[in-house]
Formats: sequence, C-alpha cells, structure tokens
Amino acid sequence: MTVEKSKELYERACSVMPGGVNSPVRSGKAVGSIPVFVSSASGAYIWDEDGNRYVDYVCSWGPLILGHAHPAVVSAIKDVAERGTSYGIPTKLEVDMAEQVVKMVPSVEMVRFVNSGTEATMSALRLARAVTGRKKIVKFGGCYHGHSDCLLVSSGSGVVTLGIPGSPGVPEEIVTHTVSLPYNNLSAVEKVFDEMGKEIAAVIVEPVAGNMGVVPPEKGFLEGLRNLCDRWSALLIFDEVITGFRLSPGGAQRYYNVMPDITCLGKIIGGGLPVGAYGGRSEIMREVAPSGKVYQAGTLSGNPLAMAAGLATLKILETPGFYEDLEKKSAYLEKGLREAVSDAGVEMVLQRVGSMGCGFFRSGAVKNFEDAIKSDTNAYALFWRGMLENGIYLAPSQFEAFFVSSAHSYEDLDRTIDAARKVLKNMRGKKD
Ligand SMILES: Cc1ncc(COP(=O)(O)O)c(C=O)c1O
Ligand SMILES: N[C@H](C=O)CCC(=O)O
Repeated sequence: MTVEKSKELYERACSVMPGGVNSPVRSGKAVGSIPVFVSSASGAYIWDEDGNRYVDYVCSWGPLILGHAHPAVVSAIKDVAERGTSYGIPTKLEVDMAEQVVKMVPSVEMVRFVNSGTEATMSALRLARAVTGRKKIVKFGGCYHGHSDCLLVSSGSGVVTLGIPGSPGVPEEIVTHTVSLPYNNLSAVEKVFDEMGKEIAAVIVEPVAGNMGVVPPEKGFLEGLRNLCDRWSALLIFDEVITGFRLSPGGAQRYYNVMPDITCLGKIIGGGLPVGAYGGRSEIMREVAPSGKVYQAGTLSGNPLAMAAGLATLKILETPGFYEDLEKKSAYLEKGLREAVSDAGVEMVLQRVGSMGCGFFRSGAVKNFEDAIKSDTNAYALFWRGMLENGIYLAPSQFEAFFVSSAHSYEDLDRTIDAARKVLKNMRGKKD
C-alpha cells in the first residue's frame, strides 16, 4: 500500500494550515501516522488520493449513519442547490425540519438550528444561565461539548488525544464557573449541589460519553442527574450531538427514557452537512431572541442545503426496523471483535452502545475519564496502523468512537473482524 500522494498533500497542508488539518483529531499524530487524504467516498467506503479503499468507521465522526453519499441525501442536496444555496430568509424546509425534530425527539417542543455542535452547546448554556439567573455549570471529565471557552475543561476528544491540559487563550475567570466532575459518579454531583446548588444553572452531560472512547452511563446515573436538577431547580442539558438519532429515533433520551430540559444536537441532524441545533420545552425556548431576550444568531443558520440533507436522513431513520438492523450489525461486529481479542490474548475492553463503540487497550470496564486514560495508547497506535494497512479506517485516537452505518454490509464487518484478528495476533508482545 502506498500513500505517496497523501504524504505530498500533507507536506503542502502543513505549510498553509496549522498541523495540516482543519480539526486536530484528523491529524495522525496520536497514532504515529500522517493523515490519509480522502478523494471520494460511497456507502461504507472511502478512497484516498492514492486510490486505496478503506472500510470507514469514522463516518465523518458520526453524522453518516446512512453511509457516504446516500442517494436520497445527495438527490435532496442537488435538488435544493439548483434553487439557491442560501437566502438568509426563512424557508419551508426549516419549518419541515423543525417539525420533524419535534416529532422525533421526545423532550423537544421547539428548536433553533445553528451550524455546529459547538454552537449548540454554547447557546444552550447561555440560555440555561439566562433562564435560571445562575452562573455555574457542571460538566464531566472526558466529555467533549465542542470548543467554546467555558467548556474546554477536562475535555475529551482531541484535547485528551493530543494531551492538551486545557487551552491557552481561555481566561481563568471564564472557567471558574465550570465545575468538572467524574462521569458516572452521582455522589460527587450530589456533593457539589449540596455545596453550591443555588448557583448551578445547568448540568451538561453526554448521555453516553463518546469522546473518551465510549463510556455508557451506569444504571441510575442519568436518572440521578435528573432528580438532582429538579431538586435544585437547575436545568439538565443532554449533549446529544453524537447520540441524537444514533441510539434511537429519539436519541439517548428515548433509549434510556430520561428527559432533559434542553437537548443539543449536531452531526446526524445535518446528514453530513454542517448543522447543529438546540431545543427543549417551549417555555424555555421562547426566551431565545427574537421571541425572548437571549441573543443567538447565524448568517447561515437553517441553511437550505443542510436542512434538506438532514431532513432526507431523518425520514430514512423512521423506516421500520432501521435501528434493529443497525443493532444486529453492531452486535455482530462486537462479537467478532471480542473473539479476535480473546484469540489473540491481547488486553482490550470493548464497550458499545447501539452503533457506537470502542476498544480500550486495557483490562477492566471503563466507567470514567480516569479509567479511560489508563489505556495503552501505544498499543492503540499499533492497532490503528495495522488496521489501516488492512483497509480499515478507524479514528486515529484511542479516545474516539467507531460508528457502524446502515451502509456497512456483513461482508465489510467480516473483513474488519478478520483484519482485527490478524493485526491483534501480530501485536502480541510488540509495542510501538
Ligand atoms: C458530544 C459532542 N458535543 C459537541 C461537539 C461539537 O460539535 P462540532 O464539532 O460540530 O462543533 C461534538 C463533536 O465535535 C461532540 O461529540
Ligand atoms: N470527537 C469529535 C466529535 O465528536 C471529533 C470531531 C472533531 O472535533 O473534529
């Protein structure tokens, strides 16, 4: 396998873009590689500039639950593009899309579309602070909610992958109102509420953590957060940027049957185009300008191409049996990988919820960030490079998820399991 063209592009990229990429997680730094440069994609596959084909489990970091270039999504985008790409004036598509989201996500009665998950969480927090008249927010170590200042504390995703402790440029005064606690530790949350409950505006949580690898909520954790927020009149924000429309048509809130006050959405809602959204009960959402005073705006918000791609995607997700099929495929992959791990005698813990999962190179279940960072990242790097050589594209970080899409065939899954078996066997006793 040659990646000469990717190498050339990477050299050019590094002289004109920081680190050669437009988002840090794309860099292969953490796995001792250069990034491969993609030239095209279809279904479960991506092709790089050198013509190598890979089965893709990054799926654009989650949005592509239908796989790449799904015909219905492409056709919706083409159809709209021919009539204009942006107006900055309301469209019927935005109304259709908002109605669709309200129909699918149980706790959302009104929604505002933005352009990214970062905007969604940032705006949700502003709204929560305005509604409660309080300043403090509680988040959890290893959860990632985008890169807005007050949320870049004990963050997952690229922040942990690249070993960045916080971020220079974020003033201390801004993060003094952010309290970070261990995921799945309800008594730590209780303690903080006992100390400063009347100052806490909101608790923001990834209902399944997907940015420190994949860490499911322990039984009672989400319910406990709901109860504490109710007791102290704080708002519960579910950051469903990853889990929204992935775990069920109604996201993690439907999957676990725990309702937040505000839901942040992104990724799948845009069908592969840049969209985010935040929504909740009408009485809360009416506080957003122009019906209320909480300011939040966007030149391209509700962009017709993005609305069309999102709507086409969400409609397909309503097909009866869609999530059952995805679960079967994901369980098949998990079973095959478990067998490969056990046959190879390598220490790897597989954690999966629905079609998102990850393998931590360590022993024992991972319940929080502390556990996750004890993984052997050198072993992951070795595994990643081996899988790439065998035509399987995984996230270039131990602390990200793999995603199964409806486009992955059982043949693709078998190919992945065979590759893992071969790579893991070769790894025994070897480290970076
Ligand atoms: C849970 C979660 N929240 C928020 C974000 C931020 O979204 P975006 O990258 O679209 O700004 C991400 C991913 O990046 C995410 O995984
Ligand atoms: N883990 C991030 C989102 O889920 C990865 C996306 C990015 O930051 O580029």
